Amino acid sequence: MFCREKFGLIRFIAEYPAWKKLEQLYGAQKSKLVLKELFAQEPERFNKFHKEYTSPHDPATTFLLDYSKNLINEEVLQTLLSLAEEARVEELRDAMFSGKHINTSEDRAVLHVALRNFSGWNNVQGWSISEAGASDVPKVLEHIRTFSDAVRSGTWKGFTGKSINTIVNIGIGGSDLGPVMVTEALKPYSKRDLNAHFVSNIDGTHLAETLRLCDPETTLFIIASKTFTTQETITNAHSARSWFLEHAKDKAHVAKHFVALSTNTKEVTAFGISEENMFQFWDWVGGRYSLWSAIGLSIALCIGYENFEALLKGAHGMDEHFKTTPLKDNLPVLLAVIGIWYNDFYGSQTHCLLPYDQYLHKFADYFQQGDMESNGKFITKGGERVDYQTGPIIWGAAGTNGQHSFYQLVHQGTKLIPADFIAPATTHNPIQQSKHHRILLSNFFAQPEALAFGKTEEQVRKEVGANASEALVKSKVFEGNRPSNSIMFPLLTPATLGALIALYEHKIFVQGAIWGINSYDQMGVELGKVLAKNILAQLDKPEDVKGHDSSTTGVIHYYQKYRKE
Ligand SMILES: O=P(O)(O)OC[C@H]1O[C@@H](O)[C@H](O)[C@@H](O)[C@@H]1O
Repeated sequence: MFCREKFGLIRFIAEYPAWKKLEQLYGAQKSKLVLKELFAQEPERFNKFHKEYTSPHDPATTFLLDYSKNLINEEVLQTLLSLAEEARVEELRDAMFSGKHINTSEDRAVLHVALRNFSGWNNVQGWSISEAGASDVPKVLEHIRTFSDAVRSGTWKGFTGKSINTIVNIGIGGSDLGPVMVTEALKPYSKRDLNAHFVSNIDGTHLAETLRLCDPETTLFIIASKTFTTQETITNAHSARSWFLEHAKDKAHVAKHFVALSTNTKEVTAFGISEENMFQFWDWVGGRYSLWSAIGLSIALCIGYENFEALLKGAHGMDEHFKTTPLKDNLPVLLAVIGIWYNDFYGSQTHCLLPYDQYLHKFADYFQQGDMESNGKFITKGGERVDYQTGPIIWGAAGTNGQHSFYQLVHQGTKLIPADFIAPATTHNPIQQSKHHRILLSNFFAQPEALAFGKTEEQVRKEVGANASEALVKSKVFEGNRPSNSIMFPLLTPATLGALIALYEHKIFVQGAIWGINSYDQMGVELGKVLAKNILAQLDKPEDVKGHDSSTTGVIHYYQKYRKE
């Protein structure tokens, strides 16, 4: 079993010399870390604090990371990087890549990187992946290829001999959010005559409204669940099967219309899906890191296997970058340590993801699970209660929509909200000779500038004139000095998306490693599930409602007044 102590890591973060130094730097330099002044002192600051990434495998997979609009100077950044060094991020990273059981509470390896390891499935650059199933990855990819080809080409027929024109992925959490985000992001590559729906919520409305759009003769249900025991997914799957059988009548037809993506062969076959219609993955793939596995079947169905593979290869390029690049040039590491600067020293509670690309409108939702389920933890791997902040609240929306709702608070609120602005230089939809895209990008460029440099009282006075009230003048001041990263790439392709997702996955890894927490379990989702199970059994009669506080009892009793079958 891997454990932090084995690597000689200290138990308390404040014992790291770099942590102590960062506390001093924050105290001594905070007032000097003013973006307007930093850029004035050093007009070429961009040159110092930006990087261009190019995939080691494909020169077309490239992006710019500009991190110059952060409240850092060289000394701060150097000290943040020393923190990563002292926390032995590189050793921990190598432990992950080599299949050590870094998910200590569940005694599991964390090998989503092995799912996209096209350089050699079992061994590359010292990653020696021996975990059970790793050598089966190509087999499952081949299964995904042949199945998605058959469905897309129309050779896979439904029970009346018609081809499939609708897929419904039934899954939740990691078995839903990744496929939803990626199929939305890569819509330009999708087969437009194949409708894709995603049902996640146990609320019957989700399934009912989806089934209204489906024809049982031409619909394929993909039951996506790592454990195949998740209440929402299994309930939705059973209801979908009942709906299907109302039309198809014969249980033998289920084989043509239901497939499963799971690690749990026993439960899948118990549900009535045969092993040949099951796409396998393994317990070393975390749910929120599983879109690269069989969970990505709906992605391959929508965009075609070749594009799915390009997505994986894009991520693999970023894995190699993360694995081999020195900390100071390592993009996930840079994003991670800068995030720690705000989270742990400035006291920022949140981090905002702002893609200026409608296709990425689910990006923040996806990384809400990716980041918050990974790093939202108050206990270290060693079992101590942290006395520092861990994972930030992740939120965001696609630009420019956010500008017309919550940006007011980001610009003039009382909270410091670090943000990542993300945009493609060119669009898949260059309508009006890319007029829309130029307007979109003008906002993508303007917002970080406005956040960083603001507008002074003096500037406001000049604009509003001498007769304006003091209150009006003050309300129009933008203090500025609000930090952001900008990420820009030529076009949103499958490979670029793969690289971007892997960039954030590894950022999350680095932050978790520095905070000393286990980023790969999710104990915090369990208590509510257990209580709900208990309450479900008490819902029928008021006299059954026992063992709760008066508030919970009161609300359940209110429900029972209106309850209907
Ligand atoms: O894929 P499964 O086993 O149905 O799990 C779905 C989700 O279930 C949730 O309870 C977990 O918090 C998520 O991490 C997981 O992705």
